[in-house]
Amino acid sequence: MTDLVLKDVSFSYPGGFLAVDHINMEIKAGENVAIVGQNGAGKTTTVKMMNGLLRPTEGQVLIGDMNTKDYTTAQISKVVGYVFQNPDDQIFHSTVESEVRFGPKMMKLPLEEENRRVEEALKMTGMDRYKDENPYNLPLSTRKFVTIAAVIAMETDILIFDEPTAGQDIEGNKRLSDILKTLHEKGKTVITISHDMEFVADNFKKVIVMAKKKIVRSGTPKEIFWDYESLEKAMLKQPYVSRVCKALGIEGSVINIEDAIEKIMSR
Ligand SMILES: Nc1ncnc2c1ncn2[C@@H]1O[C@H](COP(=O)(O)OP(=O)(O)OP(=O)(O)O)[C@@H](O)[C@H]1O
Repeated sequence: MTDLVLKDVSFSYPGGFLAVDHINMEIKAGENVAIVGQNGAGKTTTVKMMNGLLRPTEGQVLIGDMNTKDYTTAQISKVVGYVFQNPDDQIFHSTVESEVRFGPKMMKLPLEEENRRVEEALKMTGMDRYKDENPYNLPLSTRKFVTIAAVIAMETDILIFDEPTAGQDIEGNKRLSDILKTLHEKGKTVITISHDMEFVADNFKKVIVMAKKKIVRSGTPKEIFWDYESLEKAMLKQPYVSRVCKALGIEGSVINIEDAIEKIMSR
């Protein structure tokens, strides 16, 4: 099992723009973590350092006993899978199946194992019904699931999803929740960037809040979504149900419908 540690990490883009400023993070193997924060806070830059797409300009990124500075991106991608924010940055095959097969094929696995991974990933994401389609004939929200399937098929210990909820409808969000649950049951570490606070409240046990290149706070969703100071710093809103409860004078700890019902019934 692989823990992920960021030690005093900073990143400046070529040209000198500082995007991440001395952050520390520890994500234990098997944790399900959401990273939230305003646009430009440094979330994508941070997760790209976790799979070697970017290297810290200061500090260290440790994946288990690997320090990313000593490994190639190809080596790191066998341990940390990354689903791009924009699926079109990732897709380059002409069928859904060949896109999903590419990763396991590159790992030179026995054909039987390759087939098992492809079938399982297609099924888990609901992409089996589109396996012979050209991904570019599918809507963007579906293409996102193609890229998720491609990363799942790699069977990495750690998976990173960058804005998977963007552009998804209720059914897409439900499918994402089911995928997160299945991956969690398999013991995978999942790190997800999301702007959808309802989705975060419903699906994650730990939330890391970023604002202005730094980490403002990390904690459980119940801690984060009732910490007005952190929410304000990161320009985030509470989930809708928390705001309604606050307006009704029901303060503290409500982050979803189940909590609200419990609080209201006990009054
Ligand atoms: N290639 C690049 N060159 C220079 N600056 C960049 C580059 N990519 C991102 N930035 C800048 O770095 C900052 C952090 O960007 P990043 O994408 O990490 O933020 P984010 O929190 O993921 O935002 P969003 O929610 O909008 O995706 C932003 O100000 C962005 O403009």
